[in-house]
Amino acid sequence: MKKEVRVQDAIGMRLAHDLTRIVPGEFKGRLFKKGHLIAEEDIPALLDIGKEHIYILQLTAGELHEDDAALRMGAALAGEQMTFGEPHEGKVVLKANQQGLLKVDVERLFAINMIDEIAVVAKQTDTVLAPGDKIVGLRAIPLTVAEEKVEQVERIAADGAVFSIKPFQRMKVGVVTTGSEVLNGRIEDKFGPRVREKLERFGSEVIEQKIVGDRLEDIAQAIVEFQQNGADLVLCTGGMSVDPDDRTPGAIKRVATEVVSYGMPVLPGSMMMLAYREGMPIFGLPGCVIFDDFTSFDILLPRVLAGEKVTRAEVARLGHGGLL
Ligand SMILES: Nc1nc2c(c(=O)[nH]1)N[C@H]1C(S)=C(S)[C@@H](COP(=O)(O)OP(=O)(O)OC[C@H]3O[C@@H](n4cnc5c(N)ncnc54)[C@H](O)[C@@H]3O)O[C@H]1N2
Ligand code: MOO
Repeated sequence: MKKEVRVQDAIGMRLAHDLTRIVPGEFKGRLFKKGHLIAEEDIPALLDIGKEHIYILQLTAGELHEDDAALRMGAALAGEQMTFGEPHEGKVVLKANQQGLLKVDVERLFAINMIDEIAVVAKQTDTVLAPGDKIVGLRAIPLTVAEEKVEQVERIAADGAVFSIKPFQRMKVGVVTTGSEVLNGRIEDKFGPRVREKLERFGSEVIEQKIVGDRLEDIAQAIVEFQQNGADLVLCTGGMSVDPDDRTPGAIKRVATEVVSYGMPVLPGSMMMLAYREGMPIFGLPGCVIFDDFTSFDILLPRVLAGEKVTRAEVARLGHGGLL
């Protein structure tokens, strides 16, 4: 049960929920905490944020305060690798306590948000998470909510993780660098440092970089040798487009047991190739990877490093939102 009381008559009463102050460009947050004992000197501050009345709250059976609803949903939805703190303004935030790839069960998240008055707001599935990153913000919309709605969320969460974090594997990576201009020293290689830096962020390392020029046989042989020498992943750089000297796609095709896709509906990075040779992923990286900070490679590399097998249909779906 909620009763409205004029703030002037509320001295000595306790606030039923956090109260928010917003000053554009300066501050947005909690001005008073739930349970605050209202004193005479609080009245001007309450009037300044537009509160002429406050609620005095008496919960009935089967009804939950927004803070308790948020805490229960947080407890139900937080995976082992996540933490959450006390509610602020009725909202609980789940954070990652380790690095990894966020996996969201999108259909079950949808089912939760189809429950009226419940809002569970997550990062996109396959987002790369660092320790401390926010994953989910959640709340009940009204000040009080039927406990049954929170129980529905708990039932969905009990069926299996809605949110989880996959750790990255530490892979040994072979780099095959094509291009006559790199082999004969006309230009300095820029791909090696670029991919090393990207891999180190995930805890993987380049075991060797072979500079092979533009002959298809040399590129193909370098890939096979890397696999024989224990590489978990091979990256071929350059030579991915349409010129007569661009032999990388042909070389990868020759040694691959499965070509997932040559070309991706992502810009930049549309000329990228992903293939597998007996389970070992092989990327063909187009020239844009040394130029653009974020390409199709940055979308698919984390998935491969998390040990996921990427399918052709998943690649095709990247077209929606793929214009980066
Ligand atoms: N007519 C078309 N032109 C282009 C197409 C196309 O479909 N039709 N695709 C474009 C796209 S998209 C991209 S991306 C690039 C892909 O280029 P490549 O992967 O074939 O790259 P290269 O031709 O080998 O080199 C391009 C450029 O980058 C320099 N390079 C290459 N490797 C290195 C290295 N290891 N270190 C430093 N610099 C490197 C190379 O010297 C060239 O200057 O093609 C578009 N064009
Ligand atoms: O492979 Mo290219 O520039 O689409 O970026």
